[in-house]
Amino acid sequence: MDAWHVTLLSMFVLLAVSLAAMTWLVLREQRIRERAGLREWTAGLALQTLAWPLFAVPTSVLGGTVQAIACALLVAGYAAMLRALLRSLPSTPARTSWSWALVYLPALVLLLALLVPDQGPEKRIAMFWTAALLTVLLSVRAPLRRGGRRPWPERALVVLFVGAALVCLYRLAEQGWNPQSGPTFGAGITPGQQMALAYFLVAPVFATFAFLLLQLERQQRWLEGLAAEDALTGIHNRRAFFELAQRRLARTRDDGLAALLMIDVDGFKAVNDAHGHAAGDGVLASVAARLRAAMREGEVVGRFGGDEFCMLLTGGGIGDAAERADRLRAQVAAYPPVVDGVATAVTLSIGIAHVREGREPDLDALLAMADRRLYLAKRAGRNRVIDRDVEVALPAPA
Ligand SMILES: Nc1nc2c(ncn2[C@@H]2O[C@H](COP(=O)(O)OP(=O)(O)OP(=O)(O)O)[C@@H](O)[C@H]2O)c(=O)[nH]1
Repeated sequence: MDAWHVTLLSMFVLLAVSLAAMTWLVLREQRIRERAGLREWTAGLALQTLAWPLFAVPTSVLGGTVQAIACALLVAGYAAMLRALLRSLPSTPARTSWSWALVYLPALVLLLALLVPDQGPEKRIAMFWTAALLTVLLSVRAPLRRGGRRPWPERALVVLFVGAALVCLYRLAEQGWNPQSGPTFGAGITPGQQMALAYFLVAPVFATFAFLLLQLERQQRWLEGLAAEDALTGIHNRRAFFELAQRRLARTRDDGLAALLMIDVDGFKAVNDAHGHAAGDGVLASVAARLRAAMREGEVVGRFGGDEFCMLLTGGGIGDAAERADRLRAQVAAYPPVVDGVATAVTLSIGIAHVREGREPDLDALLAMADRRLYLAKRAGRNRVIDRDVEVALPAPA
């Protein structure tokens, strides 16, 4: 081992350790809760830290077994980092399928292939770069397969992966036309070796930045989701409903078709009184789930507070707003939420405000109108839908 080798191996070890420390510090400092891929990322850096010093063991020791293990660990380390990066992409579902483990296959095959005795160093080097290339190609297929416009982190990763694939390809080609028996420093280092060294020293730093940014972005989305969500029912809370409904209304200005539903649960207090607060919570969650199920693309539903909900219906199907509201009401009346195995007596009262064509949609005015009609529905005896200002006859006393 000459001084160059020692310097280089130490540099790679130092790089992996400092990147791991940086990841840990940032994630700890930011109290990141959504740690998609963190375990694999750490494992990747650990495998590299383990692999680089093993290259210092001479090939003559144990018939090159140590070198074979080092090569496989290194490729597996890169595979783990690539997988972690892909898992932290916003477009990746939380649960990833087993086919992702394919990324580790080249490292395993490489290990078995390198353990075959009596192979020349040129052949081993070619096998290493082939395994590295396959690892990158198997990883990049996931973001490439997805069509449509990709978000920026995904595009940056594709560039990073394609760069790695090109470096591997170039080294393989170079190895084919001018077989080398490992890096000889000074004047002897080939352009492909220079490129590979530079790329694999710089790319992990970029990859770490990308990984950390993706984690922070995930955390940000998680916090935004928390702030916008009603903790009990999982639908939008009052503030988020207002914000979203304002935006949707601004977009419906062209066709002017929208309707706001103000929905209140009838007889809810009785559930709380008879079965307790937890049972009441269950009823609210059940009503929210039904409202969500009735929603169409682009519509908004939220909990206004207590047992009151809001829905903004938009788009072409709006002509049937009253019909849809009545279907909801009828469904809850026919199949009310169940508590302790017994059907409750809750129903829905609904007030509707329509945005008429040509009129400027104003959310506050719509809310006031829907609320007034909800009050009319309550006064008229509950379990009904009212979508115009009408004189209501008070129900006959029971
Ligand atoms: N379990 C539970 N109860 C709640 C929650 N928020 C408000 N409440 C209760 O919901 C009840 C709402 O009262 P009302 O609107 O008078 O109930 P109601 O029996 O449906 O009466 P009407 O609306 O006039 O038909 C109150 O008793 C509140 O304490 C909640 O998050 N969970």
